[in-house]
Amino acid sequence: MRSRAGWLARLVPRQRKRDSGEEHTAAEALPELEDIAWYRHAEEVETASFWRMARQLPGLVGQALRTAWSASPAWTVAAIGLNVIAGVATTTALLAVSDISTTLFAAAPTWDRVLAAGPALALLVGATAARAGLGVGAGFAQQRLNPLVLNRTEREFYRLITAVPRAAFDDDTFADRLKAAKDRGSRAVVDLVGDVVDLVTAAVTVVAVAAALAVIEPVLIPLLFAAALPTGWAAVRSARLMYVSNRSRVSRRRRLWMVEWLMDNRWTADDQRYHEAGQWLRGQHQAMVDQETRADFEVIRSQTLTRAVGQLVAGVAIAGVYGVLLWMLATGTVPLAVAAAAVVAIGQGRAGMESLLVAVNTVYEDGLYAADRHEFDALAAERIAAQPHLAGPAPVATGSDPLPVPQTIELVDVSFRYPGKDTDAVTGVSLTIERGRTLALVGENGSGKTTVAKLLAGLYTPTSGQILWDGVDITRIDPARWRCHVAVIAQQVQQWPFTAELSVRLGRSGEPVDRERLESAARDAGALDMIEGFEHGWSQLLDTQFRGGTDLSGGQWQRLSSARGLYRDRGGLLVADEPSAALDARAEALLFDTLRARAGSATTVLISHRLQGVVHADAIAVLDEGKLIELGPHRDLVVADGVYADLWRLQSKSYAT
Ligand SMILES: Nc1ncnc2c1ncn2[C@@H]1O[C@H](COP(=O)(O)OP(=O)(O)OP(=O)(O)O)[C@@H](O)[C@H]1O
Repeated sequence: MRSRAGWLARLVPRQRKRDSGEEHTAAEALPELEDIAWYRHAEEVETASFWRMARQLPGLVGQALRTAWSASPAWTVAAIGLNVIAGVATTTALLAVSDISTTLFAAAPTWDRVLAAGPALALLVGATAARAGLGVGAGFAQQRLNPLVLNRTEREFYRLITAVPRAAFDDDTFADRLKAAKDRGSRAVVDLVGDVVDLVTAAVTVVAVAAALAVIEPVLIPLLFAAALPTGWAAVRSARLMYVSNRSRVSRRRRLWMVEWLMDNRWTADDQRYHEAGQWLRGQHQAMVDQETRADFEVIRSQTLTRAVGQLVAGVAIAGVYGVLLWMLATGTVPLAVAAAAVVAIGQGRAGMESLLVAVNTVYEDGLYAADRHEFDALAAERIAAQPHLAGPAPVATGSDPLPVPQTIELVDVSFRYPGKDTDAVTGVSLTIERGRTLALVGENGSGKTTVAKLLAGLYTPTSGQILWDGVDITRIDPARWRCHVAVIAQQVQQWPFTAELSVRLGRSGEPVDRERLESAARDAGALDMIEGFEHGWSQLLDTQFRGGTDLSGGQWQRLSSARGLYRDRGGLLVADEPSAALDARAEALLFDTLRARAGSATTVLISHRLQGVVHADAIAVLDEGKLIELGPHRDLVVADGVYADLWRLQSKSYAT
C-alpha cells in the first residue's frame, strides 16, 4: 500500500512543482494562482487505498439512494428493481448455454442432440430477450430519474445561496466551497445516482455470472475476479489523479473565470478600453490557460501511464485464466462441453467484472466531488443556522406576523468587523432614531457610513452590541417579520436587466402591481418622464444584450434605483445611501424634497457627502474611522466647531467661489 501511495505521490507533486514554478510571473499579479489551502484534503485522498475506497462504497451508495429516493421513489425502485430482475435472466441464459453445450457434446446422433437441445435453446432465447427488455426498461427508468434528481439538487442549491447571510459572500472559504460545488459538485451528486445504478447493474451481472459458474465449474470464479482486478486498479488510480489535479486547480479556475468575465462582458468593456487594460488581462488569461493546459498534459500523462500498466497486467492475468482452463481440459478435470460454456461465462463475467470495477471507481470519484457539494451545503446550512434569530435563545418577540412599524430604532454600542479583517469597520456606535425623524450620516470615505446603513438594513449582524426596534433586539427576530419595513436606495446602483416596471417594483415583486404607487415612486424620484418617454414605456427592457433593450445614463439608472427604494417603502425606515451622487441639480433637489416630505411620519437615514442635502436632518452623525465622533442638528454642530463644521466651511467656500 505504501509503495502505491509513493508511486502516485511521485506523479502528482511533480505536476504541482511545475505549476508553481512556471507561473511565477503571473503569480506576482494574481496570487490566487497558488494552490489553495485545502489541497491538504486532496493529499488525504491521494493516499487512500483501494480497500478504504471499497469500504466507503456502502456510505456513498446509501447517500445516492437517499438522493434518488427523495427525487422519485417510483423511478428509483424501477431503475434498481429492473436491473436485479435482468440479473436473474442473465443467470438463466448462461445455465441454458451450459445445458445446450452439454447436450450438443453428448454421444448421440446429431439430430437427436439438436432436438434435445431445443428446450434449453428456447429458454436461452427467452432469457436473452427478457434481459434485453429489462435492460431497456432499467435504462429508461434511470434517464427519467436523472432530470428529477438534477431539478431537486439545483433547487436546494439556490435555496441555500439565497438564504445564506450576506457576510458569507465576503468570506474566501465560502467562495472556494461555492466554486467547487458549482464547478462539479452539484453535477456529481446527480451523476452519483446514475453511477450507483450502473454499479448495481454491473454487480448484478457479476453475481449472475458467478451463480452460473458455481453450477458449471466453481474453480473458475476466483480466476474471473483476478483477471479483472488490474484494469479496475488502473481505473481507480486514473480517477484519483484527475481528482487531485482538479482539486488543486479550483482557485486558479476561479481567477481564470473572473478574468474571462472582465474581458467578455459589457459592464467592464468601457473601462477596459479607457485604460487599455485588454493586453494585460489577455496576458494574465494566457498565463492561466497555459498553466491549465500544462496541468491537463501532466494528468493525462500520469493517467496514460497508469492505464498502460493496468492493461499490461490485465493481459497477463487473462492469459493465465485461459491457461488454467486449457490445463483443466487437458488433464480431464473439466469436460469439453463444460469448458465451452465456461468460455462464454468468462467472456460475459470479465466484461461485467470490469464494468463493476469501473463503476466502483466512478462511484468513488463522483462521491469525492459530491462531497464538495455536501461540504458546501453543510457550510451554507451552518451559516444560515448561525444567524442570531435561529441560533440564539428563544426569540425576544413571539409570533410570525410582521412587527409594527417601529417608533424608535436604537443602535446600542454597535461594532462590526467584516469577515477576514483584523480591524472593526464600525466601533461602539450608539444612536437613537425616532419615527418621523431624519438622521444623516456624514464622514470621510471609509469612515463606516455604508456599514452602519447595512447594519440598519439588516444586511449584516453586529459583531457586538444591539440594534433595537422599540426595545426589541432585531437580530433575534426572523428578518421576514421586520424587513418589510425597510427600504434601501443603495450607494451601488444595481442595473437590473429587466423591464422598467419590474426594475421599480422589484422590492414588492410578490405583490400585485400598484400602478398609482408605481407612478408616484417614479415621479418622486424624477424618473417618470424618462420611463414614459421610453419607446416601450414601462415595458421597456433595460439591457442592450437582448433585442429591443436599451441602456441608461448613470444618473438615469440612479433615478430608477431611487424609484425602486421609494416603491418598496411603506412609511417604515428608508435608508438612502448617496442617492444623489449621479443626479443633476434639478433631480437632486426633487429627491431631497421627497425625502424631506417623509418628516413627521416615516424614518429616514440619509448618507450624503453633499452637506447642503443634510442640513435639514433632525440629527447629523459624524463618523470617523468607524467611531461616532459628533452628533446633533446642523446648527449645533456648526457652533461646536468640530469636524462637521470644518467640512461645512470647506464645502460652503467651494460653493461660494
Ligand atoms: N465587504 C467588505 N469587506 C471588507 N471590508 C469592507 C467591506 N466593505 C467595506 N469595508 C471596509 O469597511 C470600512 C468602512 O467602509 P464603508 O463602506 O462603511 O465606508 P463609507 O463611510 O460608506 O465610505 P464612502 O464614503 O467611501 O462610501 C472601510 O475601511 C472599507 O474598506
